[in-house]
Amino acid sequence: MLTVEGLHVRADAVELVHDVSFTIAPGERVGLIGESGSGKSLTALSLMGLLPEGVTASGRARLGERDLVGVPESRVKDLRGRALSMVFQEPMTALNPLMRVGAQVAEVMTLHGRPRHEARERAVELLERVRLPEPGQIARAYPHQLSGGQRQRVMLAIALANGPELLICDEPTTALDVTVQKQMLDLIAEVAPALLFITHDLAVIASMCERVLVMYGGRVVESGPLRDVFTRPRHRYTQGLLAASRLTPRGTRLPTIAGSVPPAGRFPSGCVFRNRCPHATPACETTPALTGDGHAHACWHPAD
Ligand SMILES: Nc1ncnc2c1ncn2[C@@H]1O[C@H](COP(=O)(O)OP(=O)(O)OP(=O)(O)O)[C@@H](O)[C@H]1O
Repeated sequence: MLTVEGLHVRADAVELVHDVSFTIAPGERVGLIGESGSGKSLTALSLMGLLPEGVTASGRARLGERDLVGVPESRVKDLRGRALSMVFQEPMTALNPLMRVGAQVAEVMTLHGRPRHEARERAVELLERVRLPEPGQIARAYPHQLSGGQRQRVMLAIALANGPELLICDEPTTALDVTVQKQMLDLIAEVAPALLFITHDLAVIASMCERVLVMYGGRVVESGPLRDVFTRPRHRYTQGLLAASRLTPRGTRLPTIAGSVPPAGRFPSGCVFRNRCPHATPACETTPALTGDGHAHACWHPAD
């Protein structure tokens, strides 16, 4: 559905993204991972036609039959927020602080031609779909009256408003606390028609995506099904990333158990890696992820 071929992004003479190619099939969830500055956001922004001033993209990117790169702004604008939409890391900067959230959800629909009264009704339905309590009341609130997690749900409602074919999420849960993160990730996984998910966090990729692209220095250095990349990383950068991921986001080093599954009960319930470890056994209900060396286990516990 999305085909990216030989995408380059430049700022003046400096090439920031080099020759990036990948595809996303309908319904597929693809993770884009890499260290800070590796070019993940610029790759996503070039698909959205939202590159900062002075930064340009070349190459080919198509959503179905529609070109996304090297086409007039009016054409990309028509696709943006409709066929293709994006959720950013910090909802407070993306939302208008002076406008009620229901009106902001409705606006993205009226911009694409839906009558105002219909858009207002649909906005409340969307707020309900992203599981905001009392959606009618939330629709009348201003962004500062909501929590960070609620604001991010509003952003998701905006992204879903026109029934996109592809949702791009750039670190959508980084600013949220760990429990809220898990709920948000579950929601995104449930509602995304197809997903390009950008994060630094391998554990999040493992819980969300079927395929992963690893970026380093502006290039995709490795890609493949999640299990292959996680169990047999080929690039040294990916190997390092996987080794580093033994630290949980909370900074606790979890037990490393060479060549075996962890004893039952060692890992708390609610583990996001459930059923993903190739060593899974019935005794290992909350299965940890397999890290780079093929033996050690690491785990991320959103609830503990
Ligand atoms: N407007 C700009 N002008 C010049 N260089 C830029 C601009 N925006 C980003 N860059 C550079 O492009 C490179 C890739 O940036 P990008 O934001 O895509 O990285 P990233 O992988 O998304 O990082 P992070 O995870 O920190 O968001 C970086 O070296 C960055 O400094």
